[in-house]
Parts: sequence; structure tokens; C-alpha cells
Amino acid sequence: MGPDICLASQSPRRRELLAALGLSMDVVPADIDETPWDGELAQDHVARLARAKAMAVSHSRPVVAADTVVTIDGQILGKPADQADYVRMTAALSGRTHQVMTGWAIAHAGQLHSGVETTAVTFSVLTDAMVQAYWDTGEAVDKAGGYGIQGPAGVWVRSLAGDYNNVVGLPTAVIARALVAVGVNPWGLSNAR
Ligand SMILES: Cc1cn([C@H]2C[C@H](O)[C@@H](COP(=O)(O)OP(=O)(O)OP(=O)(O)O)O2)c(=O)[nH]c1=O
Repeated sequence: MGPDICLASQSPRRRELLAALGLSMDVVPADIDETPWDGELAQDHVARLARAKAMAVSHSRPVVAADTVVTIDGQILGKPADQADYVRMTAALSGRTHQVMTGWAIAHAGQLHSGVETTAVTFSVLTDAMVQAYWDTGEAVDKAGGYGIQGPAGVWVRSLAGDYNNVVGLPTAVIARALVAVGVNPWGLSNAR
């Protein structure tokens, strides 16, 4: 019968989140340009990239893709280019509330289902020592906004509103509902709301 889904992502976090739901999958990363367009809003950006990733992969099973950014003051924070970029990002996030937006898309049988999920995260004030110590762990580089909530940077969080998994990279509750709609349903969920 083959796997339940195809995951169009190189992110180990996304693979783990979907595996934790009990889904089996083929992994076929989609390599697309992730540069925001001039003036592009964060929610439009993540929606566009998630759809592009899902459509870039062809597979007989539903193709799941996502894109995550951190946004604050109208700025899109992707993965830091270098340490100076990371320091700039953490300065913007320190002691304040930012939004983590994940665009998701499921391509199947010529149809595309997609959406954007937002989680609000409030950080404590970050000291220079905290920012340097976290950089030294090496965890900042491949993460939107320069932090991973699931690791040592979890201690920076004062409060969170929304889906925690969405911050890690996939809004699993919403994705599960969308998968049920395309016929993947290992959970016995009905389509009733
Ligand atoms: C904010 C935050 C981001 N992240 C990660 C999730 C994503 O992997 C990454 C954002 O980059 P993305 O471009 O969304 O994903 P990716 O490049 O890792 O994988 P692909 O494009 O193939 O799907 O940041 C965390 O792991 N924890 C966090 O708290």
C-alpha cells in the first residue's frame, strides 16, 4: 500500500512531528528559493513557499509541505545568515512578543489544500551572555528567527498562545484535519466539526 504521505521537507523536526502522529512517509525535500519578495507580508510569504514546495514534488500519496518564519514589527526573520544576523534577531525578540507563522500545503490528486497558522510567543529579556551561550550550542543557524523552542532556547519563553508544534515547524492538529479531508485517517477522526 505504501506510505501514508510524502513529506516535501528536509526538516528533521517536521519528520518527527508527523511520525509522532503515527504517519509513515517518504521524504522528498523540495529545493526552492526562499527569499521573500520586496514588501511581501509574512503570511503571504509562508503560504506561497509552502504551496510551491508541495507542488514541486510529485508523488502518488498526499504531499505535505510547510514553511516557518518569525515575524515582528512587520519584519520577516528567516534563518540567520551569520552570527551578526542572529544577534540582530535576538535583540528584536528580547522581552517582547513575536509571531511564528507556518504556511502549510497538501497537494493531492491535482488539488491543493493550504493555510497559515500563527502562534504568539513572548520572550523574557535576553542578556548578552544568554545570546552568546545559545549561539555556541550551534542550534541557531538552521532555525527561523535564530532559535528552536524545542531546545535550550525553550527557557527564553515566558508565554505562548496557540499551537506549540506550529513553532517547531508544523501545526499538527490542523494538518491532521486536512489529511482526513484527503482520505488519510489513521486516527479514526470523522470529518464532523
Ligand atoms: C521558530 C522555530 C523554528 N524552527 C525551525 C523549523 C524549520 O525547520 C526552520 C524554518 O525553516 P523552513 O524553511 O521553514 O524549513 P527547512 O528549511 O528546515 O525545511 P524545508 O524547507 O525543507 O521544509 O526553523 C524550529 O525548529 N524551532 C523553532 O522554535
